[in-house]
Amino acid sequence: MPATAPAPVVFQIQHLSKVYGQGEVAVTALRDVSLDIRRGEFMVLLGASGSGKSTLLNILGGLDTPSEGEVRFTDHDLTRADEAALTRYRREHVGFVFQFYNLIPSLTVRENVALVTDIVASPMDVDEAIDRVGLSPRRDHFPAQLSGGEQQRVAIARAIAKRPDVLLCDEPTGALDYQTGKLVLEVIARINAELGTTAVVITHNAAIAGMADRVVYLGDGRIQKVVENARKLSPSDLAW
Ligand SMILES: Nc1ncnc2c1ncn2[C@@H]1O[C@H](COP(=O)(O)OP(=O)(O)OP(=O)(O)O)[C@@H](O)[C@H]1O
Repeated sequence: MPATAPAPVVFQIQHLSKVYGQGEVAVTALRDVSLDIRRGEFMVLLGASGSGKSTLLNILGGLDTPSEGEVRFTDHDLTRADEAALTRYRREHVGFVFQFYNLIPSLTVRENVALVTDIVASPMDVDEAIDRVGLSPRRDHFPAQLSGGEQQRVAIARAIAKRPDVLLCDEPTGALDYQTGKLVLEVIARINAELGTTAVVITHNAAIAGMADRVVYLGDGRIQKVVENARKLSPSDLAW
């Protein structure tokens, strides 16, 4: 992103804390996290297991709510939103990609993607979404007929088909081998570049960090450092 014309901030996170449970069993997952995320940014969240990455992503996606602090997505206050407002926010603005693909086995690729385009206001054409992840030749196949990487690409097609403002990916390559994982990351990087979709990607894999505009390192629920990449690498340049 050119330093001279910073894109507008889409997520404003201020003094965010999250505590699960109470009393002796309380677990603090996030501690005083403050961060801005800009439109079109590709952000990678890195950190050890249990450092709070998924908790932060889930709060950004309206799947969970903070214990303290503020989170805003443009003019949506995610801190005070009720369930109905969070559901609307997720539906209208957020595409999720998880480690496991959550496809419906009895539906074809096209039908899995169409499930989403049927419920949003101005969806992408189903075939365009499938084409953007390079799966047009497989669009009439069922999930069981696809490899893990192909199934993950269907999940990405489903996530982008509603033209979300943000794509939130929790360990999208966690169940994939090295080469296949790279292909999936390439697809996410291309969506980010071509559609300008803000992307936040969680990973255990430090090598992926080279693809990001910024890398946020979490440790014990806190932001330890934020590193800006002067030059982004393409996934095919990465070695891990
Ligand atoms: N629903 C929950 N109830 C209680 N504790 C939770 C809950 N969700 C997360 N935690 C705890 O909060 C802390 C942060 O968890 P989180 O899943 O955000 O970490 P993470 O960095 O994503 O880890 P991983 O890489 O293993 O997925 C952990 O100690 C975890 O056990």
